[in-house]
Amino acid sequence: MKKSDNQFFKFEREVTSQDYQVLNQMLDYFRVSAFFENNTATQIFYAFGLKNSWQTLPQKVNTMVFGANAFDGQHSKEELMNGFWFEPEIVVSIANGRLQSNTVELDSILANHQQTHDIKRVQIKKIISETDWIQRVDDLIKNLNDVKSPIDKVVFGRQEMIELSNQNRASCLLQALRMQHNVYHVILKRENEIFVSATPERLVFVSQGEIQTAAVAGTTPRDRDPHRDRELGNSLLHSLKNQREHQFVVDSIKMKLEAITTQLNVPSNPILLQNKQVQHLYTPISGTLSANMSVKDLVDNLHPTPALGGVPQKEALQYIAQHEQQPRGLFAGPIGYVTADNTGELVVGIRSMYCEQTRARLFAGAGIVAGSEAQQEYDETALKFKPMLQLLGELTHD
Ligand SMILES: C=C(O[C@@H]1C=C(C(=O)O)C=C[C@H]1O)C(=O)O
Repeated sequence: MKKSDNQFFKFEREVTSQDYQVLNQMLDYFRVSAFFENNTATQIFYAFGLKNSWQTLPQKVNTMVFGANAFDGQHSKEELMNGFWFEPEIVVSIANGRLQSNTVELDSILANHQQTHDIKRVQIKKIISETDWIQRVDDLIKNLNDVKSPIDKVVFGRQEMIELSNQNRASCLLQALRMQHNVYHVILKRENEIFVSATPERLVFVSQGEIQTAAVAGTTPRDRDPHRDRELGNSLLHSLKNQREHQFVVDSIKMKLEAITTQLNVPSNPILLQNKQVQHLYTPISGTLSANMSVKDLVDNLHPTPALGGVPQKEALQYIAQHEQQPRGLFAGPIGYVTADNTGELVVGIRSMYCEQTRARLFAGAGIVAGSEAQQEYDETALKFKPMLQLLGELTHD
């Protein structure tokens, strides 16, 4: 977006390292705030203050909105986890070394927030896990192994409840979050509630009528030893079980997008997407939209892909609602931003955590198909908790 009177951004200058410090602290100061950084670290948004709010992504966006939809229609006890979108008072965009804002007053606002906090330490006091998860996954596998089963795939989730010594601050979480590379960094804060995600997975990026999405499904660990790491990656690429898990996602996205694009790019084989603890099968998908669809229409159309829900969708979602111990809230739901010119990026809120006062909840899920093994899926979810556990760990050290 260019700088001019009728454009959203009215202020622009070079960004300084001091700006980040102050902007991070402003995430704590404002009762409602958000942060979004893409996985290539080429675009950052900060959003502060509440002008308007919605529970789900609105159809018509007049300026710019930030927020997240809940994974499904289940009601959560925690308010934020039922979905929250807001139009901020102040938006700051950082890209290509330039800082832009919707307010010409930005420098005086930054000057008013100069006070520096020291990093506040938190300690993990207690972790409570779901003890019967393996048993429930075993039951699910038996169900899927039955040739008469109406379900082919379910992404089954679990949660860990954590008690912390102190309340987390968004600025501290962000500092630790940005140490994790090749993933999106997302924070959504309302009052005492904070949702954080270090997700590798894009649901949708839309700009000028072009759409980009991805299938991310099929997982194996990383290894410190480069030789072993390559072996793990290669066997993932050749694993029939993982290929099936992945293909469900590619087929579903392809079918949905074929109906609404004039041109669609779907590579025939997945490649590897490597994060710190895990590597995934990854198929980037892009196309040109035929109809003038809003970002909201596209999100509603694509979410949840079989990477987070399952196949067939309706039956898998029912299974999730009945057999997961607690509603997912924002876990695995779409989270991101949308602008008035129908540009937007939404990622799925996995590798994520919800914090409220001294309580935190961590989320992880794994795609279960016929032939899956419960212990292996448990180990996979344990790895998927690690980004957020490490983030909490960072906050306990100097
Ligand atoms: C559900 C999660 O991850 C999803 C499930 C994957 C799988 O089953 O292999 C891989 C990536 C994600 O699409 C999670 O990280 O919690």
